[in-house]
Amino acid sequence: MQKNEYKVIGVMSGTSLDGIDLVYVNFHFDTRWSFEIIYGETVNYDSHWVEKLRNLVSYSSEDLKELDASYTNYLSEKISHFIKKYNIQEIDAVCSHGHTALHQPDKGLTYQIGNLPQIAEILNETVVCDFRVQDVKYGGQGAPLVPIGDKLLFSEYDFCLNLGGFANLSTDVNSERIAYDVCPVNIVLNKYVKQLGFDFDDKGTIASRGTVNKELLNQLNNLEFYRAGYPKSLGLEWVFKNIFPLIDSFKLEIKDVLRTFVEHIAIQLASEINKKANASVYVTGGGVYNKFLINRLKSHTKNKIVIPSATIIEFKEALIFGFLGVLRLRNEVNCLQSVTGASRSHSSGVIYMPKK
Ligand SMILES: Nc1ncnc2c1ncn2[C@@H]1O[C@H](COP(=O)(O)OP(=O)(O)OP(=O)(O)O)[C@@H](O)[C@H]1O
Ligand SMILES: CC(=O)N[C@H]1[C@@H]2OC[C@@H](O2)[C@@H](O)[C@@H]1O[C@H](C)C(=O)O
Repeated sequence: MQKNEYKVIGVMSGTSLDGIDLVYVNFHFDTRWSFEIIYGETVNYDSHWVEKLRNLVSYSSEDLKELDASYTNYLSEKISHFIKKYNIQEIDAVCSHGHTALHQPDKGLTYQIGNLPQIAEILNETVVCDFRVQDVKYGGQGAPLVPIGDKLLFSEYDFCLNLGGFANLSTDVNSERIAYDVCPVNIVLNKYVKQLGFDFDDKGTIASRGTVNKELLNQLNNLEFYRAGYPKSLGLEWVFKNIFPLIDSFKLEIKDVLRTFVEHIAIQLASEINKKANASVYVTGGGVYNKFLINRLKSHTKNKIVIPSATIIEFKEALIFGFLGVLRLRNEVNCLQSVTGASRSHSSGVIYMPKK
């Protein structure tokens, strides 16, 4: 008999590099899954780690291995601190995504750092991690993985949309869950606003003062990725190749770059959610706080944009990685073939038990 209650710590480090999201969650299974987030916290990266993690694409494989070891230690310390700070006593498992260093699924490659076995030793807890590798081995994109959580934990919404470094979306088509990355979001906005000395464009204020450059907007909207069908996913490499050089070639003022890119995001998001009429769209991720972006999105759609509580906005991904870990402990499917394009649906993630 499987248990029906799990207390886990979910851990996620997203592409925007704003920090490590940690949640302590209680998952309960009755006729369907429910959850309660007990504690949630984001531990910001210091500038030293931001620099390192920002430049991972240019690392040699040896340097990456070294960094993986030190990042695993660093991550373990942060998780350990979270456990102590909240005096967390009951833990079935720590379920951790790590940080994506390389993601080229079409070459059979995806690599998340922070997932070395020492994490279980340092924490002295069961750790479930490395959720993407098996999917790529089965021919899948290894991403996005959150949609199984959307399906089982947030089934009342027609779409779940996350606005993080990239925008990703999930929905049911003929009662089968599909999901894909839509376009880059904060990974691009943050890079340009940094040139003005800010980490992000608070509420989208700077973008709102800019002007759309129609030619750039046109060229962005015409990128090949947007014509491809799902499954499809984006990585940093794609942005470095297709987005930054294109934007830079226009030599625009930063506020105009931001304004144009916000319009691009709104158009790409709307073109996806408008595929269903009278639909509800549950929006999470830090991009929700970009008021200007949300307003631009609303002006391109008649569908209902639902914004949840701050806890869910900020911790939904960490929550779902906790959930993926629970499903893995139960040996139940946590990677959907219909989402990633793998040869089968499967239960993914490595389980490390500490030598007690
Ligand atoms: N007040 C705000 N105004 C505008 N943008 C904001 C605000 N607060 C947060 N953001 C944006 O949200 C980002 C963080 O979002 P989030 O934590 O969802 O990203 P992530 O988890 O790194 O990404 P991913 O989902 O791609 O892994 C910030 O880097 C910033 O760009
Ligand atoms: C390879 C990788 O880390 N991909 C991330 C990234 O950030 C957003 C988007 O690109 C998504 O595909 C994925 O993360 C989410 C959490 C996912 O797997 O569902």
